[in-house]
Amino acid sequence: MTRLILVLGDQLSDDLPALRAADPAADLVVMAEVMEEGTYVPHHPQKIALILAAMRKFARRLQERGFRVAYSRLDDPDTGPSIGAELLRRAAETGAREAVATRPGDWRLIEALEAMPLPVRFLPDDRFLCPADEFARWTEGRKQLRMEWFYREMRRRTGLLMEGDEPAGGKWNFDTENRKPAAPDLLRPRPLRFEPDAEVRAVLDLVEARFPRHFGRLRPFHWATDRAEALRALDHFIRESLPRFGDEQDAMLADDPFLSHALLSSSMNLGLLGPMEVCRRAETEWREGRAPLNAVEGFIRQILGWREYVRGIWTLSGPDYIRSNGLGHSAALPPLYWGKPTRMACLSAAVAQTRDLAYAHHIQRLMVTGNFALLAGVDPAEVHEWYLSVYIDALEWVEAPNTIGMSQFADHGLLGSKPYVSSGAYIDRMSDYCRGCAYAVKDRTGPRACPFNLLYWHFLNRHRARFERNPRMVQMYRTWDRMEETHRARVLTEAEAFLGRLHAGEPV
Ligand SMILES: Cc1cc2nc3c(=O)[nH]c(=O)nc-3n(C[C@H](O)[C@H](O)[C@H](O)COP(=O)(O)OP(=O)(O)OC[C@H]3O[C@@H](n4cnc5c(N)ncnc54)[C@H](O)[C@@H]3O)c2cc1C
Ligand SMILES: Cc1nc2c(=O)[nH]c(=O)nc-2n(C[C@H](O)[C@H](O)[C@H](O)CO)c1C
Ligand code: SF4
Ligand SMILES: [Mg+2]
Repeated sequence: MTRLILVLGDQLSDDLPALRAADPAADLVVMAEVMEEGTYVPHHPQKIALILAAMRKFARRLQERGFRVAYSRLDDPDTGPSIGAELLRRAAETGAREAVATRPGDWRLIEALEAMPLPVRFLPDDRFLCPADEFARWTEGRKQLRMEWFYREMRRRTGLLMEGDEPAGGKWNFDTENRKPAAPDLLRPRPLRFEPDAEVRAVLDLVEARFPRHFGRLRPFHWATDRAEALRALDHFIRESLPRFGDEQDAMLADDPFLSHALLSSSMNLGLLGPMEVCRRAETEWREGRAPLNAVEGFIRQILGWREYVRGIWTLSGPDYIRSNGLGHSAALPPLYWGKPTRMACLSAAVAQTRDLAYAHHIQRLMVTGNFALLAGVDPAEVHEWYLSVYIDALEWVEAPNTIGMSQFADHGLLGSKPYVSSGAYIDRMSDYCRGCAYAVKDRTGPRACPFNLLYWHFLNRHRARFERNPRMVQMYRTWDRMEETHRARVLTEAEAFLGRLHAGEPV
């Protein structure tokens, strides 16, 4: 009896559990380009194009491997509106009475498939380095979950960057070396980018026609769309940029959106690259003396630590996680996030490159757009929807914990121990944005005061009851309390006035 083997747009791995479970002679692989997946949030056009192009190439690869593939194109009038509708159509065509799927990375889709009249059997997604049940076991009996402890466990378990029982170089974490600003450098290696072939160009035309109103520029499009390209991009990053990755990890430059970042998240999240092969490649560079330990440890920690940790948090927290609102924030997301002009140079640059490239690196996401939304009291559900829409690598399992947990501190401190908030001084130290800004980063009040300076204290003041006893925040409250009463009152009044203008939709 034929079974349907579902392969989703972010499940493009040769060793996918559902494919391992398939009998190529009897079963039918189902892949479907559907409007619902393209529109559950207004995905960036480059992201839709990447996923559709990568799906088409992967389907061909499966056929070459001997699988029978029923592939539904978005522009085929017979294609149904959703993954569920497509499974039912293929079941009716073949008489299949069961579907097998690798567990999706989005609770919305898990719930939709569970509610189908056709039984869908889920297999655990073992493309992650920490299985869901092991993560659950790791959390048992812990009062607090912290990435650092999880990461050390993962280092021990995998042996990555270990020398016997000890961490390589005698320290688990070299983050303090990875907080330097960067200067423009014309000789800095660029990430490897790909020219669209005919197949990708056809997808670009399709996306242009079907998603005309989604925020973001579709062209130029340069992402890796198959495993061969992803491997070339990995190789290039490892040789050219990894040595500088640590030093430049937290830096931001107005004219250099990529610095020494890998641009590998979309390839990993679609399944074109496995996390362990990426980590092993990086480790080898250190062992063979071609990249320093602060770079290699910092890079491996993002994947072995953060990526696995957020996966665990997402799995454990269930479908309601995206509705968490621990700080009770309720403001609408300001229109500047969708490209309305702002005089704030840092936000303007981060949003512009997001629109043009579907990419911003971690510190831009965390300390510019995320920081501002948190300080401005934006409803975390709206912030979540924005991040899920605009980035090339955004899928719920990884985006939601980063946004709801790490960035907006909306999950009641489950993922992290303190909110990532800062005044303009941090952005000024780590970037060159402020020198081109209409606001003055040194002004703490007055007509040109940097809005981050005002809102930072407003945030701390309005959430005093929640944070003043947090050991990592005591010092900030001391600083605030030592300021002149009249200065404090002025900061709060000016912050209120700024928030009033911002939330009224006036230009800021
Ligand atoms: C608010 C917010 C939302 C985010 N949303 C996403 C998202 O939707 N998808 C996504 O993949 N990452 C997300 N991140 C994490 C991080 O910003 C991106 O993984 C990174 O910028 C991708 O670019 P890169 O490949 O050049 O990464 P690099 O800086 O070169 O890092 C190397 C790799 O480490 C992994 N990594 C780094 N940081 C994280 C992290 N915090 N969580 C998980 N993996 C990490 C990625 O796989 C990345 O490719 C988010 C971060 C924040 C603060
Ligand atoms: C834009 C998009 N389009 C499709 C699609 O047409 N078909 C498909 O199978 N998957 C798509 N995806 C990826 C899914 O949304 C993703 O598999 C789920 O959100 C689970 O992570 C996305 C993101
Ligand atoms: S002065 Fe403030 S708003 Fe302007 S770029 Fe610097 S941090 Fe951003
Ligand atoms: Mg760091």
